[in-house]
Amino acid sequence: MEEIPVIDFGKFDSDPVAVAAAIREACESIGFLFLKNVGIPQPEIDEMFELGKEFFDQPVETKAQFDIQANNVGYSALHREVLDPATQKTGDSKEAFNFGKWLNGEAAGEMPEPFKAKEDITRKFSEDCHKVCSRILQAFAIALEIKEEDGGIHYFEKRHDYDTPCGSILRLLKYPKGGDTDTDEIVRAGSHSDYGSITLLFQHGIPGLEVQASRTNWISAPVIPGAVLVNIGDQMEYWTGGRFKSTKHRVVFLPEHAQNDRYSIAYFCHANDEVPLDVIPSVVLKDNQIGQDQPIKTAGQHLRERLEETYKFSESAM
Ligand SMILES: O=C(O)CCC(=O)C(=O)O
Ligand SMILES: [Fe+2]
Repeated sequence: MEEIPVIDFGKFDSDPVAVAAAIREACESIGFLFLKNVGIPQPEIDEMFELGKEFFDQPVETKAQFDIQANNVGYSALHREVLDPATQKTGDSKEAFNFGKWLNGEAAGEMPEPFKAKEDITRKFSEDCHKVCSRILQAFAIALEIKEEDGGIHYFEKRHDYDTPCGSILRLLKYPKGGDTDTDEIVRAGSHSDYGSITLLFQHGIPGLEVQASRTNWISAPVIPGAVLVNIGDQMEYWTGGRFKSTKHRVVFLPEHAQNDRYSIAYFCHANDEVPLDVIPSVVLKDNQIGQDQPIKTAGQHLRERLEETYKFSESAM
């Protein structure tokens, strides 16, 4: 059975080629990997989970004042999102709050408490996630042997500039306990691939995520304390002509969810809006992985299409 590999990212500085090779192997097979030692201190992660719990503990009417907007920022209530509309009868059994980037020091939308009072902590966490992604993107450029004249190690990083508009989102998630009593669905977040280039996922004790290894079998993703789960999103799959896999995943009901809330934090890293999703100048790609038939979209266009499918913004009275 396939497993999600665990890679020590703390060795990237001293041995970038070996670490990049291990990452490439994971991206070409399962599309998911655990990274240890990414450089975000555990107390910072724990504090973010604490703030999330405090936010979700508030009455639904308080949270609903910050309802998710067409820019993908704000609160998404229980069952609001439908990640797999083709098969799900009810929406996802989860609630979430999305933060955009802080551009010129300004948050992307109105901030509810307790995040407003702790804006510096929330912002630092989002920026630290972006920095980790930049380093992973450097590893990708090494893994794909992008030549110096094409941008070299900074090829992807340059297309994910923090100060340029893009769809990157920091998302806090809560899967409330006992949430299966009102539904006979086994899935609590529908099967989907992520829309961006890479996703970081921080879990917090309670498992539930499943990954479609080899595009057929569902395998459980463990919770590994101190390791961040990283997965490839659609943009990276486009750029590599399918060589790096944007693998479907979902969250299922487990017996322990009856008694325990499940929390997770995702950072969806997206390329800047105007970046085309064309095939990259990598000597590693074989001819058959270059030149897709579909018209080339930009990162921003792709995101808008995918969000429309899951939220149907244009059909609701927003
Ligand atoms: O909560 C999780 O474990 C996964 C969430 C996820 O896949 C997503 O929000 O895209
Ligand atoms: Fe996801």
